[in-house]
Amino acid sequence: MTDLPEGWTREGEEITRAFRFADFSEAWGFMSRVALLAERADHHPDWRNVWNLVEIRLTTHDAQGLTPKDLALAAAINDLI
Ligand SMILES: C[C@H](O)[C@H](O)[C@H]1CNC2=NC(N)=NC(=O)C2=N1
Repeated sequence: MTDLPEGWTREGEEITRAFRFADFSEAWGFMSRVALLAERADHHPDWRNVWNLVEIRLTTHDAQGLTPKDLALAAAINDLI
């Protein structure tokens, strides 16, 4: 699992990417769109929001490690921006 979607970094059994927006409203709008993707995929992010910053971590808790589901969600998240 070496080919990560653009901008994502592997940290142990997680991949992570930070997204910065103009303001909180833009960040929250992005999070809403990610939430819809996550529900549709039944695959959910570990994430943190501070004003205009959204930090996302993806791993597959059921498998206790990275799976193709993480890469697919990361790619879908990238397509939102
Ligand atoms: C029951 C339900 O399908 C599972 O708990 C799903 C939900 N969302 C999930 N999200 C993530 N990131 N990892 C999981 O293993 C996972 N499992």
